[in-house]
Amino acid sequence: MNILKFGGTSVGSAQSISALMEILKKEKGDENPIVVLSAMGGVTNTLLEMAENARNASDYADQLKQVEARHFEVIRTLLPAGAQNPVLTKLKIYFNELEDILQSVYNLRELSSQTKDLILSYGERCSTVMVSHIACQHFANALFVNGAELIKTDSNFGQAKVNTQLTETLIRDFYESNKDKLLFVTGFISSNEEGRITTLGRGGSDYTAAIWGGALNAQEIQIWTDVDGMLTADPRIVKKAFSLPELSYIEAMELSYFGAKVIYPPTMTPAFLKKIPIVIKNTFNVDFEGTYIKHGAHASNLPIKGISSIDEISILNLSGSGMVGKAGFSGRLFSLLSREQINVVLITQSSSEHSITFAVKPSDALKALSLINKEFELELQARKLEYPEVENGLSVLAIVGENMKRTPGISGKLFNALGRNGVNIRAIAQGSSEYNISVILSRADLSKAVNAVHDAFYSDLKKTLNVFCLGTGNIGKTLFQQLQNQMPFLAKNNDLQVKVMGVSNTRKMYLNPDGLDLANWEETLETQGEQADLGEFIKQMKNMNLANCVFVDNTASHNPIQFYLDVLQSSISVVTCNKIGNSAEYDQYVAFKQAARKHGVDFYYETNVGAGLPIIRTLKDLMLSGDRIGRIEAILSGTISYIFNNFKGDRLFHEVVKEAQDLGYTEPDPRDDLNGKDFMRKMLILARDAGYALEEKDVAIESMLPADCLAAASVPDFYVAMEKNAAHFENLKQEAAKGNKVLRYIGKLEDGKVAITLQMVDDSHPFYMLSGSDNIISFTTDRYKERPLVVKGPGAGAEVTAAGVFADIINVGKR
Ligand SMILES: NC(=O)c1ccc[n+]([C@@H]2O[C@H](COP(=O)([O-])OP(=O)(O)OC[C@H]3O[C@@H](n4cnc5c(N)ncnc54)[C@H](O)[C@@H]3O)[C@@H](O)[C@H]2O)c1
Ligand SMILES: N[C@@H](CCO)C(=O)O
Ligand code: NA
Repeated sequence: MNILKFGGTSVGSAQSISALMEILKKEKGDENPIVVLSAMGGVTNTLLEMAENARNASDYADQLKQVEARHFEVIRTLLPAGAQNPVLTKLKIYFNELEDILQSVYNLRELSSQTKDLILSYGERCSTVMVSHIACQHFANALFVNGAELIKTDSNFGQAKVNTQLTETLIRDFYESNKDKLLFVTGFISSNEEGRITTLGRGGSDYTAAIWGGALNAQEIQIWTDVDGMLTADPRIVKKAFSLPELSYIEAMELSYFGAKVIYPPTMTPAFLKKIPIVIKNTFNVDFEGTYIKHGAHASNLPIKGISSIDEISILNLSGSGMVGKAGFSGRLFSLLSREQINVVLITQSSSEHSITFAVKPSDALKALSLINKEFELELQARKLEYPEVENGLSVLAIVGENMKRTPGISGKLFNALGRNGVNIRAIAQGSSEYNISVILSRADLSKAVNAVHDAFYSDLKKTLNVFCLGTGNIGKTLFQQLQNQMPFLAKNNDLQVKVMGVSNTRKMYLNPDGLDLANWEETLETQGEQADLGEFIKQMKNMNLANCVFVDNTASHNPIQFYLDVLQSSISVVTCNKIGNSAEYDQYVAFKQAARKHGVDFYYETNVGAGLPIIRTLKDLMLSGDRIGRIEAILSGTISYIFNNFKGDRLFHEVVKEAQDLGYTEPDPRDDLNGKDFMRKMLILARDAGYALEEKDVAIESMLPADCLAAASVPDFYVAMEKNAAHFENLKQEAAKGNKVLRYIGKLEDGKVAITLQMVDDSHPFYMLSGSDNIISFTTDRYKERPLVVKGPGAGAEVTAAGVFADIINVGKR
């Protein structure tokens, strides 16, 4: 025989009660199950408020009317007119009684815990009477049972202690004579020796189910709720949290102790003692198999079973020389707190015995403080103890699992995930059971921390990269296209989810904690975006406080650069194709790298040189493996390459430039390519990566433009100037052709000196054979001495550049 307990949401509406009936039809085998019910969702709270309102001489009549109306509406919806009257009458009697009680509270301005229990009992009584009557439509043998009469307790109202022996006898006797019935039992309520109503405290209906299960040796106890069982983390915090198929009792206890409100642990004791499995099921998703809590639960291959948290916690720290070697000191402290009913959530003690830190609910913190000040007055005055202080605004995060005991590296993984995401740990405690490790951290970091830890432990399951993008031009647009196309593949083959959480251009910005749908990002940005404000964008990005964040700069602007440091210091990785940052002052370039290292995040800029070609990466690998760069020779302007390769026949120079611009090879401002500035930036970045502390002025640039082209004040002027100077370019071309040579704009780094020159090279030169927008770079190093290491290929264009940015983003995800 099974016990089926339905929580508040499962009896909360006509719809859920219909679902409940269907579940009963399915679950009802040869033996009748026993159904335990909670009050309709929200009713217990309303009853409590009404009681307090009555005591404070405030109005409660409206609330009473609403509670009544909710019940009546369900009855009118689910019962045919002819069957409504008997149950409406019964409920009306309950509500009249309740009104009388509230009126007395109102008159006396007094609310005892005994009266409070009586008032609360109407929640379960009303719901159970109602549901049992509705059940009569489906089952001939439905019977309402006032569970209060069978569960006997002491007179500790509000949290009564069960007289197990007597209760079990009563339940067994009752069941013996009612086996043939389908019993609908009120949860939560009980009665004392005099027959007065008591309640079982928090999670009381689960407790009722467990008590009945224990008394009758049930096969299993099913807890029907509105979520898919126990999850790896709070799904409101971690979108990727998933249901656990099995847990041991202890794991369920630990998980529920912090957070997971699916069941309340003490309620499980009767089931635990008799080894009765508990299954958590979802009334609103009957296909969900359920989470099984049982003895000998499969130690699955999950290193931890879940992450739980307490949102708000305060800590107190007691320290001082007076504690060293003083046996019984912590005994004195904690018996004091327990005597005063202050629940200590967590304790850590330093190995030197110099200090004890403990966590309590914020509402208990000041009381604890004053108790300590009183109890240890002498020690405090003698300065043997420091005056303790309360620290607020903190949360607890705990990882839970029985496998932890056997698996090395669990705590390392936990701390690494937190550290990498810039989460500062205030205190650590490991349960002596080794079933949980808890850390105290700033409340502002909790959501990020839980996500980071979830990703770290279930990384083989799926990892999310949260991406914030600046720039929706040539490169930005193409990147979004590529991301959208590739997402299913990444999810399937790499368990990686890339989510664009924010985007901005110069006009508009849009951030969304649920992520941006890339299928229509342009429309979303246009219609829902707010006016762009870079500082605000960064601020909102930081405030989202997400784990695994990447800030992507796809602009050609100076403005984002000033935020890189701040972003890196906020433990957010930076990926940039914008060369301005790395090619400005050397000190700034160094600062970016140091900040990334210090905060355990990445700073990637592969596309700064040669677009998607693996140039930065190659140089880095050479340096890391101890090679020494002797010389770098390179063609690194895709635009100029394209121009020289296509400036043929009777084509005019400026026309070819325009073509390169239309093909997306040039900088937003093509003058930056033609005047050598873009090339200079790349050479400077390479030189710096090769270990030289150079500045812009150290790069000698031979210009290929006549003076009035260089002086052009705008892009249109620039085109006019190039057209006017057609003869100059034609001469260059002719001269090269005469010697069977081609024009090449070549950069060279040697002995710490950088120069970019215009050359005419013949077919003996390794750079002779280039086509399209090709870049080529040759590294001559200690190891690549006789023949250099060469990287060659298209070095400009939206597709290859966006692909390079994409690869950098994915590389952030890999770590
Ligand atoms: N085209 C290539 O082959 C290539 C190769 C490597 C690197 N890059 C680099 O890619 C970058 C982008 O080039 P593009 O051709 O896409 O430029 P683009 O002009 O087409 O787009 C630039 C985008 O940046 C936005 N923007 C500018 N300032 C901004 C700010 N302060 N805040 C937010 N958004 C801002 C603009 O609104 C625009 O959407 C440049 O830095 C360029 O050097 C380009
Ligand atoms: N404008 C650049 C883009 C690649 O960085 C070029 O032509 O090389
Ligand atoms: Na590159």
